[in-house]
Amino acid sequence: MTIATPSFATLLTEAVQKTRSVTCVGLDPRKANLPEPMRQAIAQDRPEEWAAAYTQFCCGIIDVVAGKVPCVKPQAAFFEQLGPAGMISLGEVVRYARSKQLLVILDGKRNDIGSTATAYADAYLGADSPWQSDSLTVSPYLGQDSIEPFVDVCDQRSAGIFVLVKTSNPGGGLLQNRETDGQSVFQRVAELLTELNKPRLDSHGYGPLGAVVGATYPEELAQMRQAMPHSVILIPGFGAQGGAADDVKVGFHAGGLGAVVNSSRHIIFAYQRPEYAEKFAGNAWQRAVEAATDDMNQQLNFCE
Ligand SMILES: O=c1ccn([C@@H]2O[C@H](COP(=O)(O)O)[C@@H](O)[C@H]2O)c(=O)[nH]1
Repeated sequence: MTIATPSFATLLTEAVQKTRSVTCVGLDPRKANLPEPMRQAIAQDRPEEWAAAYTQFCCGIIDVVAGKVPCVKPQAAFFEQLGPAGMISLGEVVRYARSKQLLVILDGKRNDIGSTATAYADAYLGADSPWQSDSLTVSPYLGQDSIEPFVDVCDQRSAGIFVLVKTSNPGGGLLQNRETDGQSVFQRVAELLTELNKPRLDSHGYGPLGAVVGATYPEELAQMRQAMPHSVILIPGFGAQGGAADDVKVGFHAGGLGAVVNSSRHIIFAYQRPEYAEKFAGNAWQRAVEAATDDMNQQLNFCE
């Protein structure tokens, strides 16, 4: 098996080491939360204008966090809400982030039967991808043959995936915690990721199959760290969903490797948080982004 080098896992580890940060900034633009100067005078039924505002807002965040964090995670849903204009904005944001040396984790939670999964893999991660994302979130619900097409593309290009293992939402357990043959569904998914990663490890011991495990389930996060020694874990749920530094530290290997922690609303809309609102009122929203990013970096000070 030939594997493209450096792999996505290697690039992410090196970016963590370079920035000394494990923070992933989530790019989840929402009309209602955009700073007033950007929202002003855009009518609800003007998707092109909203899309331009999303591009301006997200690129403004990227300008602030580039060099401070290893990666950003655009959430496709918010761009899709605007229709075709939103997808153009998403493409611009991905391109801009990469031009600023930020790795991009596109949060689309894609998957389908194998032949369609191949199309998704090519679309988002392939060499000729119009999106040129570095990695993509993927659902495991359709099974191993639906994950393999993504792994094939990861082998060919320095791309990675983050497979949903134990999500941060309160209702995720309904299916993910269901037990069969003495193990939960999420434990079985973790086992599969470890099997698929084993022949593809980089010099740090990580493979292209990362995992999503929520900060809101610290016990399961600790368990999953053990079960998936070769997966970089993407940990959402920090900040706005209640996850804290003590909850996520169990997701890391020594030296602050093996995981990144996502925060979206608490960073990008920091200017609206009570503790920042007064200091960063008016046009100072980017300074609030900077303060919130610095604060998160300080709280997650795991890098040796
Ligand atoms: O289990 C999951 C998987 C993905 N997400 C996504 O992460 C961000 C979280 O946003 P916050 O504002 O920091 O709560 C968002 O894009 C989710 O779709 C998740 O929260 N949990």
